[in-house]
Amino acid sequence: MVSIARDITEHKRAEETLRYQQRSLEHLAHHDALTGLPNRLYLIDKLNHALQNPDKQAASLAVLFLDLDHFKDINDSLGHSLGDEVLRAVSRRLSDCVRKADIIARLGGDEFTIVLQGVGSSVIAVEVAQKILLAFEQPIIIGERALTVGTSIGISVSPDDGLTTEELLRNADAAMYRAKRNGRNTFMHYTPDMTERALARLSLESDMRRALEREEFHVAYQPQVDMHSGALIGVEALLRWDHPEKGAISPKHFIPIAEENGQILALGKWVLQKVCAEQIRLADAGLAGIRFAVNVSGRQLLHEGFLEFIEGMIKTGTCRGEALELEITESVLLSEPELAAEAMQAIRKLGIAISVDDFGTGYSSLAYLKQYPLNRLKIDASFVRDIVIDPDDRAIAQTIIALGNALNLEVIAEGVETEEQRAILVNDGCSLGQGFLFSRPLAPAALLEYRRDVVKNA
Ligand SMILES: Nc1nc2c(ncn2[C@@H]2O[C@H](COP(=O)(O)O[C@H]3[C@@H](O)[C@H](n4cnc5c(=O)[nH]c(N)nc54)O[C@@H]3COP(=O)(O)O)[C@@H](O)[C@H]2O)c(=O)[nH]1
Repeated sequence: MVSIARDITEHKRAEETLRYQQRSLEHLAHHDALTGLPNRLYLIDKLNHALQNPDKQAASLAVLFLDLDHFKDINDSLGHSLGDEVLRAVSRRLSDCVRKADIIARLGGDEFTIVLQGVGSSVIAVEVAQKILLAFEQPIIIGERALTVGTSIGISVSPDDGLTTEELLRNADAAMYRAKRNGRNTFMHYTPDMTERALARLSLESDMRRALEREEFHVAYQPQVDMHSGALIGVEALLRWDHPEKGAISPKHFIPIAEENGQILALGKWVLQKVCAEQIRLADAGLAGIRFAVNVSGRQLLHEGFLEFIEGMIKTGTCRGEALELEITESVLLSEPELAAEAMQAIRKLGIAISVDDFGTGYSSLAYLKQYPLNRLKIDASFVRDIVIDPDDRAIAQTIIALGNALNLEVIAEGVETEEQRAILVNDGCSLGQGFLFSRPLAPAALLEYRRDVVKNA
């Protein structure tokens, strides 16, 4: 009797253990291990189920697709364990913004999706999106760091924006991309033209991946001159993509996409290698003593392998640091001031000069700029365009020139197109310029010719 009772008890216990293990496995299969939130599988199950509900009110729902802004920069610059902490904090913050009945899922990486059940109007979805953006204004505190993380949100609502799980997720994703395009840290509601754009973007992304291997990129060099004498003092290296079917694609179009999806790291390395190699070749051909300025995106600058990469090139003699200048945009200084300052100090130690591109478009103060080891400020072309007719633009350019003088920095004006603009800039104390008045960006051979002409006409 005792032995039978013991057998039954053990059997029950084994069954319970099995049930517990099964439940754990099921939980694991449907949840994200890092945040504990439901995962993609769970979300799709629930969405399918809700959309099949014959009750129209229950089947109406809103999908919010979120992608954190610049999260890769946090991972790249501060490490993955801190990135994990941020993701956990974000998931807690999102949970505070919705009702218990709503679903928050982590789809992977820095992508989250929220499903608002029984919500067939975009009004409530917009309210939730606004609430989330407001909640994200508060910095996330991790140890001694206070990190402000933004998010871009795309919204789709059933039945108007899709009747199936796939349609709703795809359309909310397309709207999220539009939100990124519109400056990030904002939300957008899906509209049908977004699908077309999302497809075009996908095709461009995959073409870009192949373009490096297929050698479809090259670099053009735009002269920078002394506006008094016309002497060539440097060049800005500008990336060019000759697409085999679509023709020339502007960097204005593909660089922001490469920055978003991370391809800028491979592209940026290629540009640096190419420019350094061409700089050495051109110097041997008689174009010595000028600086080659290369645009560096924030993501590149803050990437952990960036400095080692340049250092490696200098050590192997494939790059002359003293002939190189890195152009970074003012927005990098404003978004990651401390990390940017650290990276810039290390760059200057390699003998490389640093300029601030598009200067005047951010909000740099004198005190702010003093912290950075800069060589040059570039007056943004938007102030030069109307400098002849707009006193405000002229006053801004004059302020930048005065700022440069106060901080002992060179100042160069971008986008100089006319003689009148040149005369005003020179009169106001800016002696360096770049723009179509002097030359369009040139192929290396044409640059050699340009220099020969300048010397001949001097
Ligand atoms: N991270 C990287 N960014 C890059 C790289 N190569 C280019 N870029 C960035 O793409 C943006 C567009 O560049 P582009 O179409 O080449 O335009 C440059 C010039 O052609 C143009 N320019 C120059 N002079 C004039 C002018 O007189 N008028 C006029 N309308 N346009 C002119 O300006 C662009 C140079 O801008 P900037 O860099 O701000 O000095 C641009 O933001 C590039 O930075 C790359 O390799 N990496």
